[in-house]
Amino acid sequence: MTARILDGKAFAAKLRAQVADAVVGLTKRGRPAPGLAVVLVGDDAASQVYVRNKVKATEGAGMRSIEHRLPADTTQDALLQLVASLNDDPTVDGILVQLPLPRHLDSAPVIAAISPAKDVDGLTIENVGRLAAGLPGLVPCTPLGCMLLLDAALGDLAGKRALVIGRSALVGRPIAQLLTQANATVTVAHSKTRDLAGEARRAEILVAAIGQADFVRGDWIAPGATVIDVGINRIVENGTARLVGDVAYDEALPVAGAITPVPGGVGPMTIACLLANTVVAAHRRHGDVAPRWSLKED
Ligand SMILES: NC(=O)C1=CN([C@@H]2O[C@H](COP(=O)(O)OP(=O)(O)OC[C@H]3O[C@@H](n4cnc5c(N)ncnc54)[C@H](OP(=O)(O)O)[C@@H]3O)[C@@H](O)[C@H]2O)C=CC1
Ligand SMILES: Nc1nc(=O)c2c([nH]1)NC[C@@H]1CN(c3ccc(C(=O)N[C@@H](CCC(=O)O)C(=O)O)cc3)C=[N+]21
Repeated sequence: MTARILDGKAFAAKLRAQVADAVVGLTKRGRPAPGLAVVLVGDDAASQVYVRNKVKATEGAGMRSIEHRLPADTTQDALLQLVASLNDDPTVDGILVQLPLPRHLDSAPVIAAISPAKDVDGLTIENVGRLAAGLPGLVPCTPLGCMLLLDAALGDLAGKRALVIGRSALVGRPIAQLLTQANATVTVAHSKTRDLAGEARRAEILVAAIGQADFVRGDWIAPGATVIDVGINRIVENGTARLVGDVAYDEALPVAGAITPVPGGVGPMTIACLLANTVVAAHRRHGDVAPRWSLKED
């Protein structure tokens, strides 16, 4: 047996096409093209990849991309002022501040300064609370992308045993919440979890969001399980750098039922969901009914 490869690139292209259609719909109603502002402070490597891919995708979907690259020694005040000006800018529908920030900056007040209506990363207390309460808001992009992939791969998740490894505010936690809302039975594992391999072997859905190359081994995976590998790790082998996930892909392939590759899995979905969230924010700002996204076969 070999796992079905969940082609995140292809699914993301499908989602971007739905986003582009929604943008056309907005402009037909006389609304301006949605604008997405990204703020990058310093030169975090993972963030550079993200920003580069994001700018291309934004323009490809007929949207406006606004980029603010600030030097690594930017002050907290300057960053807060920039966020305030983006909040007030009527041409900006979505604001994303790349994390992590350089060490001398405190991310919490910066996130808190983002208008919840423009918070396309879903990190403000308002949107975190809305997700926890099951109210409509803006959901973090990577978790949203994982759910769209799971929906396309498995359909109904009711009663399925899911393990999420990782509990970060950006990835692990919101994924666990969305899985719970989808009626899966969810376990959240982290660095203090005992017998992680044993927990993993019980999971019909395994989401790895750890940040350690090839951490999840093939013999941790239940036969037929659906594996969503969120990790983006840059490793250097024989002098050449490449990206690998948190799951030992070659070991997982003969065991899993379905798996996302790295690259080409969750990463492209994150970008497509960032555009999708921006379009949702634009609809709500104009008082229009926001579109719903689905990647299921028609
Ligand atoms: N594909 C995409 O679009 C995206 C990918 N990423 C990637 O996903 C990965 C995770 O990102 P993020 O959530 O931001 O990372 P964080 O570092 O914020 O969180 C990592 C989580 O993994 C847990 N963890 C770390 N080591 C272990 C271990 N040995 N055993 C069990 N759990 C462990 C931590 O546990 P504890 O809480 O106990 O410390 C923590 O909850 C990274 O590789 C990142 O680059 C991130 C965003 C988007
Ligand atoms: N506030 C904030 N929100 C984030 O969501 C966020 C962040 N900060 N900081 C950095 C991480 C990392 N991240 C990536 C998203 C997509 C790819 C991506 O497009 N990956 C592709 C391409 C890789 C390549 O081009 O080599 C892939 O996996 O196939 C990578 C990395 C989002 N993050």
